[in-house]
Parts: sequence; C-alpha cells; structure tokens
Amino acid sequence: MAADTITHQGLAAVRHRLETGDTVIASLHGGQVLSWVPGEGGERLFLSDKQVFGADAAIRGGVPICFPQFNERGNLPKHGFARRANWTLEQETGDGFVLLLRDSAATHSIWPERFELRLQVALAPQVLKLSLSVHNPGPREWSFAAALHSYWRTRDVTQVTLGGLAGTRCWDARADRRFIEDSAQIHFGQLAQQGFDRVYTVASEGCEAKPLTLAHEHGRPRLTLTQSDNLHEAVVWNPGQAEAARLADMPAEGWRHMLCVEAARIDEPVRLAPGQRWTAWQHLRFEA
Ligand SMILES: O=P(O)(O)OC[C@H]1O[C@@H](O)[C@H](O)[C@@H](O)[C@@H]1O
Repeated sequence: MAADTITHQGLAAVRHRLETGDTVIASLHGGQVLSWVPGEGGERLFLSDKQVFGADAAIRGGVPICFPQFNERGNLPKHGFARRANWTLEQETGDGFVLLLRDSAATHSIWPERFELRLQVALAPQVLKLSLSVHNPGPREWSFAAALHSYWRTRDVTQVTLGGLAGTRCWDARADRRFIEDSAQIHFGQLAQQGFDRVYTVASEGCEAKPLTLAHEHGRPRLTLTQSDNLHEAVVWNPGQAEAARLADMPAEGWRHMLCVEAARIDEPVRLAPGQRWTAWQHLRFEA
C-alpha cells in the first residue's frame, strides 16, 4: 500500500501499512518513527503521553535519531540536532518511505557542515527495517556520531530480559565502570532503584553484532534486534524511577513501560570525505 500523510498525536506524520495490518508511523519533526504495530501483536514502541511540545522540542519515545553527536560527548546540543529538526518526505519506496533532512540556515547556526541525512523506513510482515544514511555533499571532510535511539515498549520492564550481550565490552555510564558482560540474560528487576545506562561494544567492521533478544521472562513475546557492523555500539538505557521523575516529558510510571536498546556509532566517529556516503541499519523482528 502507498504511504499516506497523516496527523499523529498532533504531529505531521507519514504512515505505511501492509495488507497484513503491519503499520509504521513516523513524524516529520525529528524524522522519528513513533509507532510500529506488527500485524500480530500491538504497539511495540514506547511513546510518552507527556510530551513537551514546541518547535524545537525532542519527542520522548519512538526512534529518535541522534546526529551528529551522541549524548553530551561534544559541544553540540545533547544527542545532536536531527531529533529536533523538521524533516521532509523524500520518496515512497513500495515497502515504506524515505525521510530527508538537509543542512539549512537553521542547522548552520548549530553546526557549519553541509550534509544530507536520510532515514529509510521499510516494513515486512512482523519486521521493521530502519536504515540511516549520511552523505557529505560539501567541500570538506567532517566526522559524526549517530544512533537509532529506539524506545521499546514493555508491559513491565522489571520483568523483561535482554540476551545477546555476553562477552561484549561494557561501559556502565552511571558507575563509570568498564567490564566484560558475563550475563547471558540481563534482568532489569533493580531498575526502580538505580536506572540503567550502559554502552556495549557489540560490533566492528566485518564483524557483525550477535542478534539481541528482548523478551518477557517466559520468552514471549520476543523482539529480535540486529544492526549493521558499522554501528559498533548498543546502548541500553532506562532512567529508572528517580531519574524519570525529573524528566518533564515522562509520565510517573513511564520508565516501567520502556527500554531503550539503541544501535549506535559512538566511540569511533565516522569520517566522511566530500562526496562520500555512509549507511547503517537496525532491523527488528517481532514474535508474538
Ligand atoms: O533525555 P535525553 O536527552 O533524550 O537522553 C536520554 C538518554 O539517552 C541515552 O542514549 C543515554 O545513554 C543516556 O545517558 C541519556 O540520559
């Protein structure tokens, strides 16, 4: 079916649906996927119902795009500016659509470089494919970090497990501690007290990450996440109860219903020479 332009939660958005009922919706503000409903199973993405609205506000939930900076690792706004910018619908692709953000006077006021950023959103039954491509149409080389900052919806995050990270290098941002993850399944039962903020190094060029599986304790429903080998990190984040209470755009119990498992490129920024393009992806498969 064709993509159609709609208003979703007050935001200008693009929707694509399959005959099977699988549906994805993305907002032009932020170029941000807000909703993914596989044909079997309900909404898979967390989207806060307590948004802080405004022309340059970030949307809490869905799949924000971090570009050209991750978190506060640089002088730009936290997670860069792409998630606060107005994107356009560039093209429909048959299985989805492509959203586009180009440099403009607004982005030049924050970052001087010329760039084109594209998010390709594609659906197959029970599968969502997100592909981020960065192009340098300008006269000089620059570097960037990026992330698909996906917020997965959970019935109760204290009851879910995340598998696939055993043996990977981890930096725990809260404790500022580095170690090798030894848990085959990470449990999130302690989140209410502590919150969780870790960067795992899961891949390197030519060496793809193992699939990550996010599941309820009994194994279903299950989400399998894969990412391209040029996205070296997986970031796992939940603010926990105390930090969530300080976030103006998070409902009181919102932390319980989300877990970010982000596909990211952080520690080794990508360098793009004039005319070069870089493409990375995160794919999600849902099993009810
Ligand atoms: O509140 P923001 O700006 O959307 O950031 C949310 C979180 O994003 C995660 O990616 C980071 O690891 C966390 O440190 C950060 O707090």
